Amino acid sequence: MSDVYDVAVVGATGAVGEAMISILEQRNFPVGELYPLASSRSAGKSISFRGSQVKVTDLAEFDFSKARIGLFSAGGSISEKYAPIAAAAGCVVVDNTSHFRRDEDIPLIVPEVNLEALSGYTTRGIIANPNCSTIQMLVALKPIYDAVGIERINVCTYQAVSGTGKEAIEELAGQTARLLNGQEAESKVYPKQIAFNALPHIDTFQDNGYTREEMKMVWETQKIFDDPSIQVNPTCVRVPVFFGHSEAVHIETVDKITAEQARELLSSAPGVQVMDERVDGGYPTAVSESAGTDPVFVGRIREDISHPRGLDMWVVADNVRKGAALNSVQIAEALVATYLD
Ligand SMILES: NC(=O)C1=CN([C@@H]2O[C@H](COP(=O)(O)OP(=O)(O)OC[C@H]3O[C@@H](n4cnc5c(N)ncnc54)[C@H](OP(=O)(O)O)[C@@H]3O)[C@@H](O)[C@H]2O)C=CC1
Ligand SMILES: N[C@@H](CC(=O)OP(=O)(O)O)C(=O)O
Repeated sequence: MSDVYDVAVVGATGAVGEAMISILEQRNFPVGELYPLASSRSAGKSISFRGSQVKVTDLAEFDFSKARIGLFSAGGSISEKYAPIAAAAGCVVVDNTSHFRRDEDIPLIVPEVNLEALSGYTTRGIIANPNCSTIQMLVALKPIYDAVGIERINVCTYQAVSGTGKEAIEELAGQTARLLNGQEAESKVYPKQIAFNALPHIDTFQDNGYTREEMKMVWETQKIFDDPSIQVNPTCVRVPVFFGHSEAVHIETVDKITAEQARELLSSAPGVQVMDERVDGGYPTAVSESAGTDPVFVGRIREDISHPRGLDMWVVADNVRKGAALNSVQIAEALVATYLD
């Protein structure tokens, strides 16, 4: 293991890229040189890192042999083109987009869940970071899956606009301000007004009537748990929250587990914080607990009164941190701890 690693952040000016850079700094990741990369629109701008100003470089002009690790979050088509170029130059890629996630020879990693699969990265030099909604759900379900097995997951998500990126954050803020001032709200990012509303639509519609965001929760859960038999039935909903995805998760286990046993397992699970008091406010929410923090919060743990092996819970996490940037940096930490010279 070397002392420091030169790190390229692709999409450094975006919601996820900015969080990656601040998390690298907060966690004291051993960064040698930091290379913030974005489009030609942002080239020359400065970003702040460890008290210094670092210039943003145009991705199209960057020589990836200068970096040992590349954290990518600039969209699927950018990763499709540049991740293989980076990997061929010796820069190990941690890719936040969905582009490579289903490829069999690309590991899809949630460090608290399936770190053992990371060793497979050497085939292509690329590691995929899962979908945000999937990550937080699986961090919460892993201890239960290991203890009693899970046959089926029914999940409804309540996803923050930051999952769509900076333009969507501005759209929610702008629409809210306009509506509160008695003006009309214009929708550009979303197909319908997002302020004071809930849209049962994230990503593109598929032939089976589910959206791609919903199908990612199915495909990625099966891959990460290495269990093609696990059934997942998601409905993904965009809500007018800036940061923090919430999920109502209903599972059917193989063997019965009580709410008390589940609470105890979750209390010592890595990355999980249980907040489950049956009193007013004794549960986690996106704004009050998760936004800007690292844990996956779990509350409302109870046995399903409609199923003998059913368990319900409420799972909340910061989608930009644990759902994207933090998970990527944790993967990079595991890489340098075990695999990189
Ligand atoms: N794991 C997950 O669930 C998540 C994954 N993501 C992935 O990360 C991507 C970025 O998300 P987010 O940060 O929210 O989006 P933003 O819209 O906030 O930021 C997009 C970033 O990509 C850069 N970019 C866009 N086009 C190019 C280009 N042609 N060349 C180089 N850089 C480019 C932008 O640079 P510029 O400022 O120059 O335009 C900006 O830095 C998403 O598209 C998605 O694929 C995002 C959220 C969660
Ligand atoms: N779809 C997520 C963010 C995202 O970009 O996900 P993915 O990387 O799976 O496309 C959201 O909108 O909240």
